[in-house]
Amino acid sequence: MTFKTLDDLSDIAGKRVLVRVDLNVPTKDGKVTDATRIERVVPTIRELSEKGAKVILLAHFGRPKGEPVEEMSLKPIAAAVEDIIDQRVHFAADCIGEAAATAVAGLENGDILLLENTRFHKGEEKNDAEFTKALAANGDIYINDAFSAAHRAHASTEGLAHLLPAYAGRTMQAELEALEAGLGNPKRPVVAIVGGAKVSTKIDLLTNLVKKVDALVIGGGMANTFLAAQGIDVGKSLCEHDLAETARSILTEAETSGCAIVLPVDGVIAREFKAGAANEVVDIKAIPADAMVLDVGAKSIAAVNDWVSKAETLVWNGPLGAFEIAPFDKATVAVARHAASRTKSGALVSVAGGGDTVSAMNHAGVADDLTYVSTAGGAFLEWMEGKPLPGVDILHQQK
Ligand SMILES: Nc1ncnc2c1ncn2[C@@H]1O[C@H](COP(=O)(O)OP(=O)(O)O)[C@@H](O)[C@H]1O
Ligand SMILES: O=C(OP(=O)(O)O)[C@H](O)COP(=O)(O)O
Repeated sequence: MTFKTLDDLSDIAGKRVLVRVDLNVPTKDGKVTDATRIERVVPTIRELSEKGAKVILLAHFGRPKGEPVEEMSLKPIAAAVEDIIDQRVHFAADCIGEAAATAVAGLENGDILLLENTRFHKGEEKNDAEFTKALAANGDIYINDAFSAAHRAHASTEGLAHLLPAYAGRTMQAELEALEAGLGNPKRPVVAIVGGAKVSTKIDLLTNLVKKVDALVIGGGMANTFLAAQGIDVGKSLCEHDLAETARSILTEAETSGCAIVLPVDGVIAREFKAGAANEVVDIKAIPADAMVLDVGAKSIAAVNDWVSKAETLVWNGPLGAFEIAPFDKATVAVARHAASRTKSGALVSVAGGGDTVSAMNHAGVADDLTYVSTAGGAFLEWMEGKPLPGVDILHQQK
């Protein structure tokens, strides 16, 4: 199966092209802290603009649950895109209706417009027919360049491809090619590291992942959920207690599949979620009730790095700790550097992905030393499992 790309588009001058991009970038105090996702979609935007299309960007930001939330506006992101692409990026305060229509009507050939967060409408995540129609009203052609959101069957990632001629953007194309090249036929042992904070949306993926990999290292907020499921008191740590049953069934599946599970044996605890907070390393079974684990400890780092040393292939989504605030970046940085050095010596194929994971790899200074850094986290894990990605599948179905 294959899909159409920008190479299949001709004569697009004056055409209104709706481009789904992933601008769900890490930010702090309204400023973008890692622009990798923006940089990756620039080639598609620039190519379309240079060919005279009216480029209309669709994107989500955060999880606003179907209604406008000021802190999740894409407006500040429009300014960041403008800086990187070095061209004016217009902004419309809604992705459908009059605000969008007026902004689109005002575009000259080659102009770029970013529409407000698609998730400000309930119809986006429901892939609602009326909402999709309202989005489609502003376009002649649809391009999906958001591989990292392709695991979502939403109006802007899947629905639009039913209504408009649909194509893959340059980044979508490049991500799929790079993942296939790096992981299509992975050398064993394959080790996966999964950490981060999006526990509820990623935990289900682990059921299948343990059938595909030789070892699964669990860190970050994800680890706390597994530890709690085993009866360990994780104090005030980020933890989804209601997922204990799911966590236990994953551990059982791992045993059946012969996949080693690597959980932290020690943790760095603090009582405040801020840089420089007083902290200490404790045994994982001795977390005080009023403290939270913000990173894994030295013994756990050594255990993870042992697996990285044994691995021939490493896939990684989700940092091992709250890497944005020092010193809770220690484990993520130490493991990233070890993986990078093995990759540089030719002993390891390493692929890391996810909005915050890319930022963590940049923070560790290793983004150029890994085999591939994907913008995708959840989508990359689902691809790894062999699960169909709705946003990619629908592109394959285009005539
Ligand atoms: N122990 C922890 N406690 C709280 N937050 C954590 C912990 N470990 C990791 N995190 C947070 O997880 C976030 C990244 O998770 P996630 O969004 O799942 O990754 P990605 O965007 O790469 O897919 C980071 O902001 C990091 O601070
Ligand atoms: O940041 C994203 O995914 P990731 O955290 O798995 O890298 C994508 O923009 C998808 O966002 P979502 O997980 O809120 O659907």
